[in-house]
Amino acid sequence: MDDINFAVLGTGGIGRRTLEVSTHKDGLTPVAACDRHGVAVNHDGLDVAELLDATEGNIAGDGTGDTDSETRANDDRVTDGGTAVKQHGDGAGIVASTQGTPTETPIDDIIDESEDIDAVLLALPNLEHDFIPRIAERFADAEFEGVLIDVLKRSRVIGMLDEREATLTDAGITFVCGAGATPGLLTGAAALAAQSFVEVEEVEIWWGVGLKSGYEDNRGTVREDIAHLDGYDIETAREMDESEIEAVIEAHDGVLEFDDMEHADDVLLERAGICDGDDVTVGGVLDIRQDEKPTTTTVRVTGRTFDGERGTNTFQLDDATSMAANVNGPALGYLKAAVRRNRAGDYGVFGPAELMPGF
Ligand SMILES: NC(=O)c1ccc[n+]([C@@H]2O[C@H](COP(=O)([O-])OP(=O)(O)OC[C@H]3O[C@@H](n4cnc5c(N)ncnc54)[C@H](O)[C@@H]3O)[C@@H](O)[C@H]2O)c1
Repeated sequence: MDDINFAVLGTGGIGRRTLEVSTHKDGLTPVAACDRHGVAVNHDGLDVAELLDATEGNIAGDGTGDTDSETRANDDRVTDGGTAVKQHGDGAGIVASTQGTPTETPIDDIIDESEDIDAVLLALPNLEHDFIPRIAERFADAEFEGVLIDVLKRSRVIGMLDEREATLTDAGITFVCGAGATPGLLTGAAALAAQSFVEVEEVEIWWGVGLKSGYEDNRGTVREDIAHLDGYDIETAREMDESEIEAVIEAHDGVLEFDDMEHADDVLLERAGICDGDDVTVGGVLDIRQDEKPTTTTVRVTGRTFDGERGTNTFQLDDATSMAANVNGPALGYLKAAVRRNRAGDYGVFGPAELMPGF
Protein backbone atom coordinates (compact mmCIF):
# COMPACT_ATOMS: atom_id res chain seq x y z
CA MET A 1 0.00 0.00 0.00
CA ASP A 2 1.21 3.51 -0.77
CA ASP A 3 2.30 5.80 2.01
CA ILE A 4 -0.36 7.66 3.98
CA ASN A 5 -0.11 11.32 4.99
CA PHE A 6 -2.28 11.98 8.00
CA ALA A 7 -3.30 14.74 10.40
CA VAL A 8 -4.32 14.65 14.06
CA LEU A 9 -6.94 17.03 15.44
CA GLY A 10 -6.29 17.39 19.16
CA THR A 11 -2.92 16.71 20.73
CA GLY A 12 -4.00 15.86 24.25
CA GLY A 13 -3.57 12.52 25.98
CA ILE A 14 -4.74 10.55 22.95
CA GLY A 15 -3.50 12.73 20.06
CA ARG A 16 0.06 12.97 21.36
CA ARG A 17 0.27 9.20 21.68
CA THR A 18 -1.24 8.79 18.19
CA LEU A 19 1.71 10.73 16.81
CA GLU A 20 4.15 8.65 18.85
CA VAL A 21 2.64 5.27 17.90
CA SER A 22 2.60 6.26 14.22
CA THR A 23 6.40 6.44 14.24
CA HIS A 24 6.40 2.69 14.98
CA LYS A 25 4.06 1.86 12.08
CA ASP A 26 4.99 1.46 8.41
CA GLY A 27 3.92 3.96 5.79
CA LEU A 28 2.36 6.56 8.06
CA THR A 29 3.59 10.17 7.84
CA PRO A 30 2.06 12.72 10.23
CA VAL A 31 1.93 15.99 8.29
CA ALA A 32 -0.37 18.17 10.40
CA ALA A 33 -1.61 18.51 13.97
CA CYS A 34 -3.60 21.05 15.90
CA ASP A 35 -4.92 21.79 19.34
CA ARG A 36 -7.25 24.50 20.56
CA HIS A 37 -4.70 27.31 20.15
CA GLY A 38 -2.20 26.20 17.56
CA VAL A 39 -1.40 24.30 14.41
CA ALA A 40 1.69 22.59 13.00
CA VAL A 41 1.90 21.63 9.33
CA ASN A 42 4.77 20.16 7.31
CA HIS A 43 3.85 18.15 4.25
CA ASP A 44 7.27 16.46 4.32
CA GLY A 45 6.49 15.11 7.80
CA LEU A 46 6.32 16.65 11.28
CA ASP A 47 9.23 16.22 13.67
CA VAL A 48 7.25 14.11 16.14
CA ALA A 49 9.99 13.91 18.77
CA GLU A 50 10.29 17.71 18.95
CA LEU A 51 6.52 18.15 19.07
CA LEU A 52 6.15 15.61 21.88
CA ASP A 53 8.98 17.17 23.90
CA ALA A 54 7.46 20.63 23.54
CA THR A 55 3.98 19.51 24.61
CA GLU A 56 5.00 17.17 27.44
CA GLY A 57 2.82 18.04 30.44
CA ASN A 58 1.61 20.98 28.40
CA ILE A 59 -1.71 20.16 26.82
CA ALA A 60 -3.78 23.13 25.71
CA GLY A 61 -7.12 22.10 27.06
CA ASP A 62 -9.33 21.22 29.96
CA GLY A 63 -11.11 18.30 28.33
CA THR A 64 -14.24 20.21 27.35
CA GLY A 65 -13.64 20.73 23.62
CA ASP A 66 -14.72 24.30 24.13
CA THR A 67 -14.83 26.19 20.84
CA ASP A 68 -14.72 29.53 22.61
CA SER A 69 -11.04 30.26 22.10
CA GLU A 70 -11.43 33.98 22.81
CA THR A 71 -11.89 33.53 26.52
CA ARG A 72 -9.45 30.66 26.73
CA ALA A 73 -6.66 32.52 24.92
CA ASN A 74 -6.53 35.09 27.70
CA ASP A 75 -6.81 32.54 30.45
CA ASP A 76 -3.41 31.66 31.84
CA ARG A 77 -4.47 29.98 35.05
CA VAL A 78 -2.03 27.39 36.26
CA THR A 79 -4.18 24.35 36.84
CA ASP A 80 -1.68 21.73 37.77
CA GLY A 81 -1.44 22.38 41.46
CA GLY A 82 1.11 25.14 41.27
CA THR A 83 4.00 23.78 39.23
CA ALA A 84 5.17 25.64 36.17
CA VAL A 85 3.34 23.48 33.65
CA LYS A 86 1.17 25.54 31.37
CA GLN A 87 -2.21 24.15 30.42
CA HIS A 88 -3.88 27.25 29.06
CA GLY A 89 -2.99 30.60 27.56
CA ASP A 90 -0.01 31.86 25.60
CA GLY A 91 2.58 29.18 24.97
CA ALA A 92 0.35 26.25 25.94
CA GLY A 93 0.21 23.20 23.71
CA ILE A 94 1.42 23.04 20.12
CA VAL A 95 2.54 26.67 20.02
CA ALA A 96 5.33 25.71 22.43
CA SER A 97 6.82 23.67 19.58
CA THR A 98 9.13 25.31 17.03
CA GLN A 99 6.78 23.82 14.39
CA GLY A 100 3.65 25.38 15.89
CA THR A 101 1.93 28.64 15.02
CA PRO A 102 -0.85 30.24 17.03
CA THR A 103 -4.29 30.36 15.49
CA GLU A 104 -7.87 31.01 16.48
CA THR A 105 -9.14 28.66 13.76
CA PRO A 106 -7.10 25.46 14.18
CA ILE A 107 -9.55 23.08 12.52
CA ASP A 108 -10.15 25.36 9.53
CA ASP A 109 -6.39 25.72 9.15
CA ILE A 110 -6.07 21.91 8.83
CA ILE A 111 -9.04 21.81 6.43
CA ASP A 112 -7.21 24.40 4.29
CA GLU A 113 -4.32 21.94 3.96
CA SER A 114 -6.49 18.86 3.46
CA GLU A 115 -6.06 18.48 -0.29
CA ASP A 116 -2.66 16.91 0.42
CA ILE A 117 -3.82 14.86 3.41
CA ASP A 118 -5.08 11.26 3.05
CA ALA A 119 -6.55 10.76 6.52
CA VAL A 120 -7.47 12.79 9.60
CA LEU A 121 -7.71 11.32 13.08
CA LEU A 122 -10.02 13.24 15.42
CA ALA A 123 -8.66 13.01 18.97
CA LEU A 124 -10.90 15.78 20.30
CA PRO A 125 -13.12 15.78 23.36
CA ASN A 126 -16.74 15.11 22.49
CA LEU A 127 -18.62 16.85 25.26
CA GLU A 128 -20.92 18.46 22.75
CA HIS A 129 -22.55 15.45 21.10
CA ASP A 130 -22.50 16.91 17.63
CA PHE A 131 -18.98 18.37 17.82
CA ILE A 132 -17.36 15.61 15.76
CA PRO A 133 -20.28 15.20 13.30
CA ARG A 134 -20.15 18.96 12.64
CA ILE A 135 -16.41 18.79 11.98
CA ALA A 136 -17.02 15.95 9.50
CA GLU A 137 -19.50 18.17 7.70
CA ARG A 138 -16.94 20.99 7.49
CA PHE A 139 -14.44 18.64 5.82
CA ALA A 140 -17.14 17.51 3.37
CA ASP A 141 -18.10 21.12 2.59
CA ALA A 142 -14.44 21.81 1.79
CA GLU A 143 -14.49 18.88 -0.67
CA PHE A 144 -12.01 16.81 1.31
CA GLU A 145 -11.68 13.36 -0.27
CA GLY A 146 -10.15 10.92 2.16
CA VAL A 147 -10.54 9.27 5.54
CA LEU A 148 -11.87 10.72 8.76
CA ILE A 149 -11.61 8.58 11.88
CA ASP A 150 -12.59 9.23 15.49
CA VAL A 151 -12.25 7.48 18.84
CA LEU A 152 -15.50 8.75 20.31
CA LYS A 153 -17.46 6.72 22.80
CA ARG A 154 -21.14 7.75 22.93
CA SER A 155 -23.77 5.67 21.15
CA ARG A 156 -25.92 8.59 20.05
CA VAL A 157 -23.12 10.21 18.04
CA ILE A 158 -23.19 7.34 15.53
CA GLY A 159 -26.78 8.29 14.54
CA MET A 160 -25.67 11.89 14.02
CA LEU A 161 -22.96 10.68 11.64
CA ASP A 162 -25.42 8.42 9.82
CA GLU A 163 -27.65 11.45 9.22
CA ARG A 164 -24.71 13.01 7.38
CA GLU A 165 -23.79 9.86 5.43
CA ALA A 166 -25.03 11.12 2.04
CA THR A 167 -22.98 14.32 2.40
CA LEU A 168 -19.88 12.35 3.37
CA THR A 169 -20.35 9.82 0.56
CA ASP A 170 -20.90 12.54 -2.06
CA ALA A 171 -17.67 14.21 -0.98
CA GLY A 172 -15.69 10.93 -1.22
CA ILE A 173 -15.11 10.55 2.51
CA THR A 174 -14.72 7.22 4.30
CA PHE A 175 -15.59 7.88 7.96
CA VAL A 176 -14.74 5.30 10.63
CA CYS A 177 -16.38 6.06 13.95
CA GLY A 178 -15.59 4.69 17.39
CA ALA A 179 -12.21 3.26 16.42
CA GLY A 180 -10.28 3.45 19.72
CA ALA A 181 -10.26 0.69 22.37
CA THR A 182 -13.90 0.58 23.49
CA PRO A 183 -15.51 1.17 21.15
CA GLY A 184 -12.91 0.06 18.64
CA LEU A 185 -10.53 -2.79 19.37
CA LEU A 186 -13.02 -4.52 21.69
CA THR A 187 -15.94 -4.06 19.26
CA GLY A 188 -13.81 -5.67 16.55
CA ALA A 189 -12.84 -8.48 18.94
CA ALA A 190 -16.52 -9.10 19.74
CA ALA A 191 -17.31 -9.27 16.01
CA LEU A 192 -14.53 -11.84 15.55
CA ALA A 193 -15.56 -13.89 18.60
CA ALA A 194 -19.14 -13.97 17.30
CA GLN A 195 -18.10 -15.84 14.16
CA SER A 196 -18.35 -19.21 16.01
CA PHE A 197 -22.07 -18.66 16.55
CA VAL A 198 -25.15 -18.51 14.37
CA GLU A 199 -26.95 -16.52 17.04
CA VAL A 200 -25.38 -14.15 19.55
CA GLU A 201 -27.20 -13.84 22.88
CA GLU A 202 -24.98 -11.49 24.81
CA VAL A 203 -21.84 -9.37 24.52
CA GLU A 204 -20.27 -8.21 27.79
CA ILE A 205 -17.43 -5.71 27.67
CA TRP A 206 -15.60 -5.03 30.91
CA TRP A 207 -12.60 -2.72 30.81
CA GLY A 208 -9.85 -1.79 33.25
CA VAL A 209 -7.67 1.27 32.84
CA GLY A 210 -4.83 2.49 35.05
CA LEU A 211 -3.82 5.98 34.00
CA LYS A 212 -0.27 6.48 35.10
CA SER A 213 -0.31 10.06 33.87
CA GLY A 214 -3.55 10.80 35.75
CA TYR A 215 -6.15 13.47 35.10
CA GLU A 216 -3.72 16.19 34.03
CA ASP A 217 -2.69 14.33 30.89
CA ASN A 218 -6.06 12.79 30.04
CA ARG A 219 -8.54 15.54 30.70
CA GLY A 220 -11.00 14.73 27.93
CA THR A 221 -11.05 11.02 28.75
CA VAL A 222 -11.54 11.48 32.51
CA ARG A 223 -14.13 14.26 32.20
CA GLU A 224 -16.15 12.27 29.68
CA ASP A 225 -16.01 9.18 31.87
CA ILE A 226 -17.30 11.18 34.87
CA ALA A 227 -20.37 11.96 32.73
CA HIS A 228 -21.21 8.23 32.93
CA LEU A 229 -21.33 8.18 36.75
CA ASP A 230 -24.70 8.15 38.53
CA GLY A 231 -25.90 11.71 39.05
CA TYR A 232 -23.84 13.16 36.17
CA ASP A 233 -24.42 13.63 32.48
CA ILE A 234 -22.56 15.16 29.59
CA GLU A 235 -23.84 18.68 30.33
CA THR A 236 -22.98 18.63 34.04
CA ALA A 237 -19.55 17.11 33.33
CA ARG A 238 -18.83 19.81 30.77
CA GLU A 239 -19.70 22.59 33.21
CA MET A 240 -17.56 21.28 36.10
CA ASP A 241 -14.45 23.25 36.92
CA GLU A 242 -11.14 21.54 37.53
CA SER A 243 -11.49 21.55 41.32
CA GLU A 244 -14.90 19.85 41.06
CA ILE A 245 -13.38 17.15 38.84
CA GLU A 246 -10.57 16.67 41.35
CA ALA A 247 -13.17 16.45 44.15
CA VAL A 248 -15.04 13.63 42.37
CA ILE A 249 -11.77 11.77 41.88
CA GLU A 250 -10.89 12.35 45.55
CA ALA A 251 -14.32 11.19 46.76
CA HIS A 252 -13.80 7.89 44.92
CA ASP A 253 -10.21 7.50 46.16
CA GLY A 254 -9.08 7.75 42.56
CA VAL A 255 -11.01 4.67 41.43
CA LEU A 256 -14.16 5.21 39.34
CA GLU A 257 -16.39 2.22 38.57
CA PHE A 258 -18.95 2.30 35.76
CA ASP A 259 -21.87 -0.01 35.00
CA ASP A 260 -24.04 -0.10 31.93
CA MET A 261 -22.33 2.78 30.13
CA GLU A 262 -23.63 4.48 27.01
CA HIS A 263 -20.74 3.23 24.88
CA ALA A 264 -21.24 2.91 21.14
CA ASP A 265 -20.17 -0.74 21.05
CA ASP A 266 -23.90 -1.57 21.12
CA VAL A 267 -24.95 0.39 18.01
CA LEU A 268 -21.73 -0.51 16.23
CA LEU A 269 -22.29 -4.25 16.75
CA GLU A 270 -25.93 -3.92 15.76
CA ARG A 271 -25.17 -2.01 12.55
CA ALA A 272 -22.69 -4.78 11.61
CA GLY A 273 -25.49 -7.33 12.10
CA ILE A 274 -23.72 -9.14 14.97
CA CYS A 275 -26.45 -8.82 17.61
CA ASP A 276 -29.14 -6.59 19.00
CA GLY A 277 -27.74 -3.45 20.64
CA ASP A 278 -29.80 -4.23 23.77
CA ASP A 279 -27.77 -7.43 24.25
CA VAL A 280 -24.51 -5.48 24.66
CA THR A 281 -23.33 -4.20 28.05
CA VAL A 282 -20.26 -2.09 28.74
CA GLY A 283 -18.74 -1.31 32.13
CA GLY A 284 -15.35 -0.91 33.67
CA VAL A 285 -13.02 0.55 36.27
CA LEU A 286 -10.75 3.58 35.89
CA ASP A 287 -7.91 3.99 38.39
CA ILE A 288 -6.49 7.48 38.05
CA ARG A 289 -3.74 7.06 40.61
CA GLN A 290 -1.70 4.11 39.47
CA ASP A 291 -0.38 2.44 36.35
CA GLU A 292 -1.68 -0.99 37.18
CA LYS A 293 -5.00 -1.92 35.71
CA PRO A 294 -7.64 -2.30 38.43
CA THR A 295 -9.31 -5.14 36.50
CA THR A 296 -8.53 -7.16 33.38
CA THR A 297 -10.20 -5.95 30.18
CA THR A 298 -12.41 -8.77 28.95
CA VAL A 299 -14.90 -9.30 26.13
CA ARG A 300 -17.33 -12.21 26.54
CA VAL A 301 -19.52 -13.21 23.63
CA THR A 302 -22.18 -15.83 24.39
CA GLY A 303 -24.07 -17.53 21.61
CA ARG A 304 -25.42 -20.67 19.99
CA THR A 305 -23.50 -22.64 17.37
CA PHE A 306 -25.02 -24.08 14.17
CA ASP A 307 -24.87 -27.56 15.75
CA GLY A 308 -26.82 -26.70 18.88
CA GLU A 309 -24.10 -25.91 21.43
CA ARG A 310 -24.17 -22.85 23.64
CA GLY A 311 -20.81 -21.26 24.47
CA THR A 312 -18.93 -18.15 25.53
CA ASN A 313 -15.88 -16.97 23.63
CA THR A 314 -13.62 -14.79 25.75
CA PHE A 315 -11.05 -12.24 24.64
CA GLN A 316 -8.69 -10.60 27.14
CA LEU A 317 -6.14 -7.85 26.96
CA ASP A 318 -2.90 -8.38 28.82
CA ASP A 319 -2.80 -6.16 31.93
CA ALA A 320 0.59 -4.89 30.71
CA THR A 321 -0.99 -3.12 27.73
CA SER A 322 -1.84 0.53 28.44
CA MET A 323 -4.92 2.47 27.37
CA ALA A 324 -2.69 4.52 25.07
CA ALA A 325 -1.50 1.33 23.34
CA ASN A 326 -5.01 -0.08 23.07
CA VAL A 327 -6.57 3.10 21.68
CA ASN A 328 -3.86 4.27 19.30
CA GLY A 329 -2.63 0.98 17.83
CA PRO A 330 -6.19 0.07 16.73
CA ALA A 331 -7.06 3.65 15.69
CA LEU A 332 -4.09 3.75 13.32
CA GLY A 333 -4.80 0.17 12.18
CA TYR A 334 -8.41 1.10 11.36
CA LEU A 335 -7.12 4.26 9.67
CA LYS A 336 -5.01 2.13 7.33
CA ALA A 337 -7.94 -0.21 6.63
CA ALA A 338 -10.11 2.83 5.87
CA VAL A 339 -7.56 4.33 3.47
CA ARG A 340 -7.59 1.03 1.54
CA ARG A 341 -11.38 1.30 1.26
CA ASN A 342 -11.27 4.96 0.35
CA ARG A 343 -8.76 4.35 -2.43
CA ALA A 344 -11.07 1.60 -3.74
CA GLY A 345 -13.94 4.14 -3.89
CA ASP A 346 -15.80 2.82 -0.83
CA TYR A 347 -17.27 5.88 0.93
CA GLY A 348 -19.71 6.48 3.80
CA VAL A 349 -19.84 5.77 7.54
CA PHE A 350 -18.36 2.56 8.97
CA GLY A 351 -17.93 1.15 12.46
CA PRO A 352 -15.02 -1.03 13.57
CA ALA A 353 -17.10 -4.23 13.47
CA GLU A 354 -17.92 -3.61 9.80
CA LEU A 355 -14.22 -3.77 8.99
CA MET A 356 -14.08 -7.33 10.42
CA PRO A 357 -15.37 -10.64 9.00
CA GLY A 358 -19.09 -10.34 8.27
CA PHE A 359 -21.83 -12.09 10.20
N1 LIG B 1 -12.63 4.92 22.28
C1 LIG B 1 -11.76 4.83 23.28
O1 LIG B 1 -11.37 3.75 23.66
C2 LIG B 1 -11.22 6.09 23.94
C3 LIG B 1 -10.29 5.96 24.98
C4 LIG B 1 -9.76 7.12 25.55
C5 LIG B 1 -10.19 8.37 25.11
N2 LIG B 1 -11.12 8.46 24.12
C6 LIG B 1 -11.60 9.77 23.65
O2 LIG B 1 -10.56 10.51 23.07
C7 LIG B 1 -10.91 11.89 23.13
C8 LIG B 1 -9.68 12.72 23.51
O3 LIG B 1 -9.35 12.48 24.88
P1 LIG B 1 -8.03 13.12 25.54
O4 LIG B 1 -7.92 12.53 26.90
O5 LIG B 1 -6.90 13.04 24.58
O6 LIG B 1 -8.47 14.68 25.67
P2 LIG B 1 -7.52 15.90 26.09
O7 LIG B 1 -8.39 16.86 26.79
O8 LIG B 1 -6.27 15.42 26.74
O9 LIG B 1 -7.07 16.53 24.67
C9 LIG B 1 -7.97 17.16 23.81
C10 LIG B 1 -7.21 17.95 22.74
O10 LIG B 1 -8.18 18.55 21.87
C11 LIG B 1 -7.85 19.93 21.70
N3 LIG B 1 -9.09 20.68 21.42
C12 LIG B 1 -10.18 20.83 22.22
N4 LIG B 1 -11.10 21.61 21.64
C13 LIG B 1 -10.59 21.95 20.43
C14 LIG B 1 -11.06 22.76 19.36
N5 LIG B 1 -12.23 23.37 19.41
N6 LIG B 1 -10.26 22.89 18.26
C15 LIG B 1 -9.05 22.28 18.18
N7 LIG B 1 -8.56 21.50 19.17
C16 LIG B 1 -9.31 21.36 20.28
C17 LIG B 1 -7.20 20.35 23.01
O11 LIG B 1 -6.44 21.53 22.85
C18 LIG B 1 -6.35 19.10 23.29
O12 LIG B 1 -5.16 19.14 22.55
C19 LIG B 1 -12.07 12.00 24.12
O13 LIG B 1 -13.27 12.20 23.38
C20 LIG B 1 -12.08 10.65 24.78
O14 LIG B 1 -13.34 10.23 25.21
C21 LIG B 1 -11.63 7.33 23.52
